[in-house]
Amino acid sequence: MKIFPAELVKAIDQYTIANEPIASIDLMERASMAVTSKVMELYPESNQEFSIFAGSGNNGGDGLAIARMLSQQGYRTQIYFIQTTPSTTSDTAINLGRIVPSENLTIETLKPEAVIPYVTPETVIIDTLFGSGVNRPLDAFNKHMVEYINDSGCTIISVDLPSGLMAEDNSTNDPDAIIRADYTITLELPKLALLLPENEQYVGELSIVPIGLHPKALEGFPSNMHFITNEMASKMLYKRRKFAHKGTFGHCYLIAGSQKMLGAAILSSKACMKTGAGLLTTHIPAGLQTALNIAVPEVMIDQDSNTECFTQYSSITNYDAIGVGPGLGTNTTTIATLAQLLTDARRMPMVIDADGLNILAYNKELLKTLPKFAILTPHPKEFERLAGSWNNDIEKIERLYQFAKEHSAYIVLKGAHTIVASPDGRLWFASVGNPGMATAGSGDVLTGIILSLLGQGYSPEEASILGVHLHGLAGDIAAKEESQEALIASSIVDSIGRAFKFLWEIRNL
Ligand SMILES: NC(=O)C1=CN([C@@H]2O[C@H](COP(=O)(O)OP(=O)(O)OC[C@H]3O[C@@H](n4cnc5c(N)ncnc54)[C@H](O)[C@@H]3O)[C@@H](O)[C@H]2O)[C@@H](O)CC1
Ligand SMILES: [K+]
Repeated sequence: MKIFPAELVKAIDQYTIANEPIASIDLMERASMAVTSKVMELYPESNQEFSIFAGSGNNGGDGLAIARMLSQQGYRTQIYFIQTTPSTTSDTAINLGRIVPSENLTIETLKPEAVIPYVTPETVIIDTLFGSGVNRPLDAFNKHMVEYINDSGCTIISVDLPSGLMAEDNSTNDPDAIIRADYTITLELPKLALLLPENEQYVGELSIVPIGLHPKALEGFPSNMHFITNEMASKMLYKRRKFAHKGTFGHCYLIAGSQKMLGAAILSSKACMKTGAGLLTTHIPAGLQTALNIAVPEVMIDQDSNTECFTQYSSITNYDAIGVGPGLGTNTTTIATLAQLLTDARRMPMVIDADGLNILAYNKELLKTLPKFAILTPHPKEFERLAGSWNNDIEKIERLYQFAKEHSAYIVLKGAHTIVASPDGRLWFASVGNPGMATAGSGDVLTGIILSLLGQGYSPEEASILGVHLHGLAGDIAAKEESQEALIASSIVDSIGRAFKFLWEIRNL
């Protein structure tokens, strides 16, 4: 699924109207129906009361239609229609005309000088003041309205975007003039701002509802940003051939763990095997082989001559892919050995994580020797050490584009909505995953998954995207079963199988 800027979303709406064809008021009705269904899913009890704050743009038009629909479903609904600009859009005017006040549905028009009425905290507020049409910070009256809603103590559901949030860059926005929603229900397409960590406080829980925009426009309009969906990930899966043998699925080489951090090697190894690698050899310091073998009997072991850390490796010619970094430490000899490995493995698929990245960050000349299309999997702090700091998430994305291009590498920037950046300037945002996955060892599991895919012949692009998606799906499955709190890295590994099954079911639909 592509992520489009607000102007293109508007153009896609227009294309749909012209080519489906459908009257714009009917598209608004369809969008409002989709949002209403989602609201009813969140609040199935019809004794829930709603207050809808509607602006005079088309987002407000959605709000008026949603109010009508909720009241028809038996919910008591109060509309506050805000008239700050003299021009109400034509579809919003039509929806205003469709409001027939009743016991369940009341409407009050608020003008700039109006006193904002009191809303009890039990009421759920549906925020349709502004949608994608905002291109500057809200004016004083609307800011006042936003502050009132934010301070109301009510649960807030924003439609399309939290009002006041601009669809892309908010670096010049006024943080107090943006709704802080508990839920954002966005129409058909995720907007960039909804996926950025700095806007988490405004967006709350994000859901995307299809409104039937024209498939030709969705396919044909260009964008270099994508949202990774189940369908997209499932299409990437390679079928395992009947006459395959373990050699068919690659021989992976994982260099991980040190005396103090063997767990990282164990978690990465397990994840690598669970993701389908044919063979895995894990390189660890001398003396740790029994512990690793008990934890992961499937793995073959390559021991270092040193008992503390990574100081040498055997020939790499037999391997199909290399993963390096989890729990490695940053010992001086380890740095020199990694430098040698980068030169030796010039043409090999490689994923680098954790201390591997720290070594690169503190020895930047090594970045010049990265194998082409190496995958780097930093969390934001590690990426900052590698690429420098940023002032906001839009700048961070710029940094990602530049860094991936400059080093011909795929960057997997971990976080909520992990971002994969390709060297040719494309980005993919993760759609799955949960805060329970912010736990020790979670990144080691991702490295193992990506290594496994590389070893099986997936391209670096496929391995990054599919790896991120499998990891997030497995985390979501684990969180559903055990809660986000109880989720540990091993729970993610244990759920990789179900993540695969889920994707295969979608593929075979
Ligand atoms: N046919 C369509 O285009 C559809 C649009 N839909 C809805 O329409 C929305 C977009 O509608 P609009 O383009 O009318 O935009 P908005 O509803 O966001 O409203 C924009 C209005 O606010 C004014 N405005 C912008 N920034 C302001 C500021 N800082 N302070 C005060 N006023 C400001 C603008 O001049 C404009 O009058 C979407 O978010 C979505 O909810 C849906 O109904 C689906 C179909
Ligand atoms: K809104």
